[in-house]
Amino acid sequence: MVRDGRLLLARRSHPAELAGLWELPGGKVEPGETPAQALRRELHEELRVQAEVGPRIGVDVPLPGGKVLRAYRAELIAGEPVPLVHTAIRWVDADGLLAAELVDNDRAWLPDLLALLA
Ligand SMILES: Nc1nc2c([nH]c(=O)n2[C@H]2C[C@H](O)[C@@H](COP(=O)(O)OP(=O)(O)OP(=O)(O)O)O2)c(=O)[nH]1
Repeated sequence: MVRDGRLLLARRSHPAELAGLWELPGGKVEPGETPAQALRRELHEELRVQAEVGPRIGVDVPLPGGKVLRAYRAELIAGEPVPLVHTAIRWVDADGLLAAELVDNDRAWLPDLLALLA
């Protein structure tokens, strides 16, 4: 999710091997939802914000078990994010993103995320 040329990163609280690493807020698509609906719901559940979901970003990242991770550009429309399920959030510019310790699965998106912030 972006606002004013910055990207929101959220720090995972669990599981132990990912705790402390940074990810893009989001979550799983539930039955009957489109990916955009799921992302809007997750951003509200996790951060209490309203967001507008735009185009896909980057490649699909396959996860063990057959699911795939897919990223979308979302724009913060209303609300000030509060980390309800993460241990912290922060807005980063390109330098901040490059310096962040991301979860491994998100690293493939780095060039695409940097392009968003350029
Ligand atoms: N939301 C999100 N999940 C990611 C990212 N990168 C990444 O590997 N994942 C993984 C972690 C989870 O296995 C899966 C979806 O995460 P989630 O937030 O819906 O679920 P979770 O694992 O935190 O919680 P649970 O309901 O499975 O216990 O994708 C990312 O950038 N954002």
